[in-house]
Amino acid sequence: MQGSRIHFEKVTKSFGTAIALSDFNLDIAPGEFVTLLGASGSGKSTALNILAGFSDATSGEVYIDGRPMTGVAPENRNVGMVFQNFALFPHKSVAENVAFPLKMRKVPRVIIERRVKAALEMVRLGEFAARKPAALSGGQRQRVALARAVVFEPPVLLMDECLSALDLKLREELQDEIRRIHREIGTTVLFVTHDQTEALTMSDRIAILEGGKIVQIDAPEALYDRPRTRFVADFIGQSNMFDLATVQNGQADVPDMGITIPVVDASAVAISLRPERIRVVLGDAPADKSVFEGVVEDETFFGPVVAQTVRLASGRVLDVRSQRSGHDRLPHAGETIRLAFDPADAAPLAAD
Ligand SMILES: Nc1ncnc2c1ncn2[C@@H]1O[C@H](COP(=O)(O)OP(=O)(O)OP(=O)(O)O)[C@@H](O)[C@H]1O
Repeated sequence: MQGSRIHFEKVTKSFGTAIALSDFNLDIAPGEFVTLLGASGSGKSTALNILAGFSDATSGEVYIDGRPMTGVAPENRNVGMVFQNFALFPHKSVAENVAFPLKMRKVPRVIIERRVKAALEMVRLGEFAARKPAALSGGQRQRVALARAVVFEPPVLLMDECLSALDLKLREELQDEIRRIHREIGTTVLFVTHDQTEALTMSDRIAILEGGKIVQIDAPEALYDRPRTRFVADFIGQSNMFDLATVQNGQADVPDMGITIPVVDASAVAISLRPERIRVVLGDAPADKSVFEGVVEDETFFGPVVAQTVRLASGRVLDVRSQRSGHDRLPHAGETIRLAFDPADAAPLAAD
Protein backbone atom coordinates (compact mmCIF):
# COMPACT_ATOMS: atom_id res chain seq x y z
CA MET A 1 0.00 0.00 0.00
CA GLN A 2 1.07 3.54 -0.67
CA GLY A 3 0.28 6.48 1.62
CA SER A 4 -1.45 9.55 0.25
CA ARG A 5 0.02 12.95 -0.51
CA ILE A 6 -1.50 15.68 1.64
CA HIS A 7 -1.50 19.33 0.80
CA PHE A 8 -2.85 22.25 2.83
CA GLU A 9 -3.05 25.30 0.61
CA LYS A 10 -3.43 28.70 2.28
CA VAL A 11 -5.87 27.32 4.83
CA THR A 12 -7.38 29.86 7.18
CA LYS A 13 -9.84 29.01 9.92
CA SER A 14 -11.49 31.60 12.10
CA PHE A 15 -13.95 31.20 14.93
CA GLY A 16 -15.59 34.61 15.17
CA THR A 17 -12.68 36.97 15.75
CA ALA A 18 -10.30 34.18 16.85
CA ILE A 19 -8.00 32.93 14.10
CA ALA A 20 -7.06 29.28 14.67
CA LEU A 21 -5.16 28.78 11.38
CA SER A 22 -3.75 31.56 9.30
CA ASP A 23 -2.62 31.04 5.72
CA PHE A 24 -1.47 27.56 6.67
CA ASN A 25 0.57 25.70 4.03
CA LEU A 26 1.87 22.16 4.40
CA ASP A 27 2.89 19.52 1.88
CA ILE A 28 3.30 15.95 3.12
CA ALA A 29 4.83 13.30 0.87
CA PRO A 30 3.25 9.84 0.54
CA GLY A 31 4.32 7.67 3.46
CA GLU A 32 5.84 10.54 5.40
CA PHE A 33 5.44 10.89 9.20
CA VAL A 34 4.91 14.56 10.06
CA THR A 35 4.31 15.88 13.56
CA LEU A 36 2.67 19.16 14.47
CA LEU A 37 4.20 20.58 17.62
CA GLY A 38 3.17 23.81 19.26
CA ALA A 39 1.81 25.44 22.39
CA SER A 40 -1.79 24.98 23.41
CA GLY A 41 -4.06 26.92 21.05
CA SER A 42 -1.53 27.10 18.20
CA GLY A 43 -3.92 25.38 15.77
CA LYS A 44 -2.77 21.74 15.72
CA SER A 45 -6.17 20.12 16.31
CA THR A 46 -7.83 22.56 13.95
CA ALA A 47 -5.51 21.44 11.13
CA LEU A 48 -6.31 17.77 11.83
CA ASN A 49 -10.04 18.42 12.08
CA ILE A 50 -10.07 20.19 8.72
CA LEU A 51 -8.14 17.36 7.09
CA ALA A 52 -10.47 14.79 8.67
CA GLY A 53 -13.52 16.72 7.48
CA PHE A 54 -14.95 17.52 10.92
CA SER A 55 -14.48 21.20 10.38
CA ASP A 56 -14.54 23.39 7.24
CA ALA A 57 -11.79 25.84 6.39
CA THR A 58 -12.88 29.47 6.30
CA SER A 59 -10.74 29.82 3.17
CA GLY A 60 -8.11 27.77 1.37
CA GLU A 61 -8.23 24.09 0.45
CA VAL A 62 -6.98 20.72 1.62
CA TYR A 63 -6.02 18.11 -0.98
CA ILE A 64 -5.58 14.36 -0.57
CA ASP A 65 -3.72 12.90 -3.55
CA GLY A 66 -4.45 16.05 -5.47
CA ARG A 67 -8.20 15.87 -4.90
CA PRO A 68 -9.81 18.91 -3.20
CA MET A 69 -11.64 17.85 -0.04
CA THR A 70 -14.21 20.63 0.26
CA GLY A 71 -17.62 18.98 0.28
CA VAL A 72 -16.22 15.45 0.81
CA ALA A 73 -17.75 13.84 3.94
CA PRO A 74 -15.34 12.51 6.61
CA GLU A 75 -16.31 8.88 5.92
CA ASN A 76 -15.41 9.33 2.25
CA ARG A 77 -11.91 10.65 2.87
CA ASN A 78 -10.42 7.24 3.68
CA VAL A 79 -8.62 8.62 6.70
CA GLY A 80 -7.91 6.64 9.89
CA MET A 81 -8.07 8.56 13.14
CA VAL A 82 -6.97 8.11 16.72
CA PHE A 83 -7.87 11.04 18.92
CA GLN A 84 -7.40 11.37 22.64
CA ASN A 85 -11.09 11.37 23.39
CA PHE A 86 -11.66 8.43 21.10
CA ALA A 87 -14.96 6.67 21.59
CA LEU A 88 -15.20 2.91 21.36
CA PHE A 89 -18.71 1.50 21.04
CA PRO A 90 -19.39 0.38 24.63
CA HIS A 91 -21.85 -2.37 23.74
CA LYS A 92 -19.71 -3.92 21.05
CA SER A 93 -16.87 -6.30 21.80
CA VAL A 94 -13.27 -5.43 21.03
CA ALA A 95 -13.45 -7.46 17.80
CA GLU A 96 -16.72 -5.79 16.75
CA ASN A 97 -15.26 -2.38 17.41
CA VAL A 98 -12.26 -3.13 15.22
CA ALA A 99 -14.48 -4.70 12.54
CA PHE A 100 -16.66 -1.58 12.29
CA PRO A 101 -14.71 0.37 9.61
CA LEU A 102 -14.57 -2.78 7.46
CA LYS A 103 -18.31 -3.41 7.81
CA MET A 104 -18.94 0.19 6.81
CA ARG A 105 -16.91 -0.50 3.69
CA LYS A 106 -18.91 -3.67 3.02
CA VAL A 107 -15.86 -5.89 3.14
CA PRO A 108 -16.80 -9.63 2.94
CA ARG A 109 -17.11 -11.33 6.31
CA VAL A 110 -14.24 -13.83 5.89
CA ILE A 111 -11.87 -11.02 5.06
CA ILE A 112 -13.14 -8.98 8.03
CA GLU A 113 -12.44 -11.86 10.38
CA ARG A 114 -8.92 -12.29 9.10
CA ARG A 115 -8.09 -8.58 9.17
CA VAL A 116 -9.55 -8.02 12.66
CA LYS A 117 -7.50 -10.92 13.97
CA ALA A 118 -4.34 -9.53 12.39
CA ALA A 119 -5.02 -5.99 13.67
CA LEU A 120 -5.62 -7.22 17.22
CA GLU A 121 -2.47 -9.29 17.10
CA MET A 122 -0.55 -6.28 15.88
CA VAL A 123 -1.55 -4.30 18.99
CA ARG A 124 -1.08 -7.47 21.08
CA LEU A 125 -4.72 -7.79 22.09
CA GLY A 126 -5.49 -11.07 20.35
CA GLU A 127 -6.78 -12.62 23.56
CA PHE A 128 -9.13 -9.75 24.29
CA ALA A 129 -11.30 -10.00 21.16
CA ALA A 130 -14.48 -10.95 23.02
CA ARG A 131 -14.21 -8.39 25.82
CA LYS A 132 -16.24 -5.23 26.10
CA PRO A 133 -14.32 -1.92 26.32
CA ALA A 134 -15.41 -1.42 29.95
CA ALA A 135 -13.40 -4.50 30.89
CA LEU A 136 -10.15 -3.06 29.52
CA SER A 137 -7.55 -0.70 30.96
CA GLY A 138 -7.17 2.79 29.46
CA GLY A 139 -4.07 1.72 27.59
CA GLN A 140 -5.76 -1.37 26.20
CA ARG A 141 -8.68 0.75 25.02
CA GLN A 142 -6.23 3.05 23.31
CA ARG A 143 -4.71 0.05 21.52
CA VAL A 144 -8.17 -1.02 20.36
CA ALA A 145 -8.68 2.49 18.97
CA LEU A 146 -5.35 2.17 17.18
CA ALA A 147 -6.29 -1.24 15.75
CA ARG A 148 -9.65 0.17 14.60
CA ALA A 149 -7.91 3.10 12.90
CA VAL A 150 -5.41 0.96 10.99
CA VAL A 151 -7.54 -2.14 10.23
CA PHE A 152 -8.67 -0.80 6.86
CA GLU A 153 -5.08 0.16 6.03
CA PRO A 154 -5.89 3.81 5.50
CA PRO A 155 -3.54 5.76 3.24
CA VAL A 156 -3.72 8.58 5.82
CA LEU A 157 -3.59 8.24 9.60
CA LEU A 158 -4.31 11.18 11.92
CA MET A 159 -3.35 11.01 15.55
CA ASP A 160 -4.16 13.80 17.99
CA GLU A 161 -2.54 13.54 21.40
CA CYS A 162 -3.43 9.89 21.31
CA LEU A 163 -0.73 8.80 23.77
CA SER A 164 -0.69 11.69 26.21
CA ALA A 165 -3.02 10.14 28.78
CA LEU A 166 -0.91 6.99 29.11
CA ASP A 167 1.87 6.25 31.54
CA LEU A 168 5.44 6.41 30.28
CA LYS A 169 6.03 2.69 29.76
CA LEU A 170 2.85 2.13 27.81
CA ARG A 171 3.42 5.32 25.85
CA GLU A 172 6.84 4.08 24.78
CA GLU A 173 5.40 0.70 23.82
CA LEU A 174 2.70 2.29 21.70
CA GLN A 175 5.22 4.68 20.13
CA ASP A 176 7.13 1.61 18.97
CA GLU A 177 3.94 0.06 17.70
CA ILE A 178 2.91 3.17 15.77
CA ARG A 179 6.38 3.37 14.21
CA ARG A 180 6.15 -0.28 13.24
CA ILE A 181 2.66 0.11 11.74
CA HIS A 182 3.85 3.15 9.84
CA ARG A 183 6.77 1.16 8.44
CA GLU A 184 4.68 -1.90 7.65
CA ILE A 185 1.68 -0.33 5.94
CA GLY A 186 3.43 2.74 4.49
CA THR A 187 0.64 5.06 5.51
CA THR A 188 1.08 8.85 5.63
CA VAL A 189 0.89 9.98 9.26
CA LEU A 190 -0.02 13.39 10.62
CA PHE A 191 0.62 13.31 14.34
CA VAL A 192 -0.08 15.90 17.02
CA THR A 193 1.69 15.96 20.34
CA HIS A 194 2.76 18.26 23.15
CA ASP A 195 5.68 16.02 23.91
CA GLN A 196 8.85 17.14 22.12
CA THR A 197 10.76 13.92 22.82
CA GLU A 198 7.91 12.00 21.19
CA ALA A 199 8.07 14.36 18.22
CA LEU A 200 11.85 14.05 17.90
CA THR A 201 11.89 10.26 18.08
CA MET A 202 8.88 9.48 15.85
CA SER A 203 8.87 11.95 12.99
CA ASP A 204 10.39 12.31 9.54
CA ARG A 205 9.68 16.03 9.86
CA ILE A 206 8.35 18.26 12.62
CA ALA A 207 6.34 21.42 12.00
CA ILE A 208 6.48 24.00 14.78
CA LEU A 209 3.25 25.99 14.98
CA GLU A 210 2.79 29.40 16.48
CA GLY A 211 -0.43 31.39 16.23
CA GLY A 212 -1.92 29.20 13.49
CA LYS A 213 1.16 29.26 11.25
CA ILE A 214 4.13 26.99 10.70
CA VAL A 215 7.23 28.86 11.84
CA GLN A 216 9.68 26.10 10.89
CA ILE A 217 9.40 22.62 9.42
CA ASP A 218 12.42 20.34 9.27
CA ALA A 219 13.75 16.90 10.06
CA PRO A 220 14.21 16.43 13.84
CA GLU A 221 17.99 16.79 13.73
CA ALA A 222 17.91 19.88 11.57
CA LEU A 223 15.29 21.45 13.80
CA TYR A 224 17.36 20.76 16.89
CA ASP A 225 20.72 21.78 15.41
CA ARG A 226 19.51 24.66 13.27
CA PRO A 227 16.54 26.42 14.83
CA ARG A 228 15.94 29.55 12.80
CA THR A 229 14.29 31.75 15.41
CA ARG A 230 14.38 32.24 19.19
CA PHE A 231 10.90 30.81 19.40
CA VAL A 232 11.94 27.50 17.82
CA ALA A 233 15.25 27.34 19.72
CA ASP A 234 13.35 27.80 22.94
CA PHE A 235 10.58 25.40 22.05
CA ILE A 236 12.79 22.43 21.20
CA GLY A 237 15.32 21.40 23.81
CA GLN A 238 17.40 23.68 26.00
CA SER A 239 19.18 26.58 24.41
CA ASN A 240 21.52 29.44 25.29
CA MET A 241 20.72 32.46 23.19
CA PHE A 242 23.06 35.39 22.79
CA ASP A 243 22.51 38.64 20.94
CA LEU A 244 25.00 39.54 18.26
CA ALA A 245 26.32 43.04 17.81
CA THR A 246 27.42 44.37 14.44
CA VAL A 247 27.58 41.48 12.00
CA GLN A 248 30.18 42.66 9.49
CA ASN A 249 32.46 40.96 7.00
CA GLY A 250 31.37 37.59 8.29
CA GLN A 251 32.34 38.46 11.86
CA ALA A 252 30.09 39.28 14.80
CA ASP A 253 30.71 40.37 18.37
CA VAL A 254 29.00 38.43 21.12
CA PRO A 255 28.98 41.18 23.78
CA ASP A 256 27.94 38.91 26.66
CA MET A 257 30.91 36.62 26.01
CA GLY A 258 33.39 39.32 25.05
CA ILE A 259 34.43 37.38 21.93
CA THR A 260 34.10 37.69 18.17
CA ILE A 261 32.91 34.75 16.07
CA PRO A 262 32.54 34.08 12.37
CA VAL A 263 28.88 34.29 11.29
CA VAL A 264 28.04 33.56 7.67
CA ASP A 265 24.43 34.71 7.86
CA ALA A 266 24.39 38.50 7.65
CA SER A 267 20.74 38.66 8.78
CA ALA A 268 21.48 36.87 12.07
CA VAL A 269 20.55 38.88 15.17
CA ALA A 270 21.50 36.24 17.73
CA ILE A 271 22.92 32.73 18.09
CA SER A 272 21.54 29.63 19.76
CA LEU A 273 24.03 27.36 21.43
CA ARG A 274 22.96 24.01 22.87
CA PRO A 275 24.40 23.30 26.36
CA GLU A 276 26.18 20.15 25.14
CA ARG A 277 27.97 22.09 22.39
CA ILE A 278 29.90 24.21 24.89
CA ARG A 279 33.30 22.84 25.81
CA VAL A 280 35.04 23.32 29.13
CA VAL A 281 38.65 24.44 28.61
CA LEU A 282 40.64 22.66 31.29
CA GLY A 283 44.12 22.96 32.74
CA ASP A 284 46.68 25.27 31.27
CA ALA A 285 45.38 25.29 27.71
CA PRO A 286 46.38 28.70 26.34
CA ALA A 287 43.56 31.19 26.22
CA ASP A 288 42.92 32.20 22.64
CA LYS A 289 40.41 34.77 21.57
CA SER A 290 37.58 32.24 21.31
CA VAL A 291 37.76 31.33 25.00
CA PHE A 292 35.50 33.12 27.47
CA GLU A 293 35.14 32.89 31.23
CA GLY A 294 32.54 32.71 33.92
CA VAL A 295 31.92 31.44 37.42
CA VAL A 296 30.10 28.17 38.11
CA GLU A 297 26.93 28.98 40.03
CA ASP A 298 25.32 25.62 40.31
CA GLU A 299 25.79 22.05 39.17
CA THR A 300 23.59 18.98 38.87
CA PHE A 301 25.02 15.51 38.64
CA PHE A 302 23.26 13.16 36.19
CA GLY A 303 25.73 10.26 36.29
CA PRO A 304 27.59 10.39 32.98
CA VAL A 305 26.66 14.05 32.47
CA VAL A 306 27.05 17.13 34.65
CA ALA A 307 24.84 20.16 34.04
CA GLN A 308 26.31 23.46 35.21
CA THR A 309 25.00 26.99 35.21
CA VAL A 310 27.70 29.56 34.63
CA ARG A 311 27.48 33.32 35.24
CA LEU A 312 29.43 35.47 32.81
CA ALA A 313 30.96 38.84 33.69
CA SER A 314 28.04 40.54 31.88
CA GLY A 315 25.66 38.93 34.35
CA ARG A 316 24.23 36.50 31.77
CA VAL A 317 23.82 32.93 32.94
CA LEU A 318 24.30 30.01 30.56
CA ASP A 319 23.80 26.27 30.76
CA VAL A 320 26.62 23.86 30.03
CA ARG A 321 26.39 20.07 29.86
CA SER A 322 29.61 18.08 30.03
CA GLN A 323 30.40 14.42 29.73
CA ARG A 324 32.31 13.41 32.82
CA SER A 325 34.50 10.86 31.10
CA GLY A 326 37.77 12.33 29.93
CA HIS A 327 37.69 15.18 32.42
CA ASP A 328 40.08 15.04 35.35
CA ARG A 329 38.10 17.50 37.26
CA LEU A 330 35.49 20.02 36.22
CA PRO A 331 35.45 23.31 38.13
CA HIS A 332 32.85 23.29 40.90
CA ALA A 333 30.39 25.88 42.18
CA GLY A 334 32.12 29.17 43.02
CA GLU A 335 35.13 28.43 40.81
CA THR A 336 36.12 30.12 37.58
CA ILE A 337 35.43 28.12 34.44
CA ARG A 338 36.79 28.69 30.93
CA LEU A 339 34.53 27.84 28.03
CA ALA A 340 34.70 27.63 24.24
CA PHE A 341 32.61 26.35 21.34
CA ASP A 342 32.94 25.64 17.67
CA PRO A 343 31.25 28.57 15.86
CA ALA A 344 29.80 26.03 13.41
CA ASP A 345 27.72 24.70 16.33
CA ALA A 346 26.11 28.08 16.96
CA ALA A 347 22.83 28.33 15.03
CA PRO A 348 22.29 31.83 13.62
CA LEU A 349 18.86 33.18 14.58
CA ALA A 350 16.79 35.57 12.50
CA ALA A 351 14.56 38.13 14.18
CA ASP A 352 11.26 36.52 15.28
N1 LIG B 1 -15.00 25.50 18.18
C1 LIG B 1 -14.22 26.56 18.47
N2 LIG B 1 -14.77 27.75 18.76
C2 LIG B 1 -14.00 28.83 19.05
N3 LIG B 1 -12.65 28.82 19.07
C3 LIG B 1 -12.05 27.64 18.81
C4 LIG B 1 -12.79 26.46 18.49
N4 LIG B 1 -11.90 25.46 18.27
C5 LIG B 1 -10.68 26.00 18.43
N5 LIG B 1 -10.76 27.31 18.75
C6 LIG B 1 -9.64 28.23 18.98
O1 LIG B 1 -8.72 28.09 17.93
C7 LIG B 1 -7.39 28.13 18.39
C8 LIG B 1 -6.64 26.87 17.98
O2 LIG B 1 -7.22 25.75 18.63
P1 LIG B 1 -6.67 24.27 18.47
O3 LIG B 1 -7.58 23.38 19.24
O4 LIG B 1 -6.48 23.98 17.04
O5 LIG B 1 -5.26 24.39 19.18
P2 LIG B 1 -4.24 23.21 19.59
O6 LIG B 1 -2.92 23.66 19.10
O7 LIG B 1 -4.74 21.90 19.10
O8 LIG B 1 -4.32 23.31 21.15
P3 LIG B 1 -4.20 22.14 22.27
O9 LIG B 1 -2.78 21.73 22.25
O10 LIG B 1 -4.59 22.86 23.52
O11 LIG B 1 -5.15 21.06 21.88
C9 LIG B 1 -7.47 28.32 19.89
O12 LIG B 1 -7.30 29.68 20.18
C10 LIG B 1 -8.87 27.85 20.22
O13 LIG B 1 -9.35 28.53 21.36
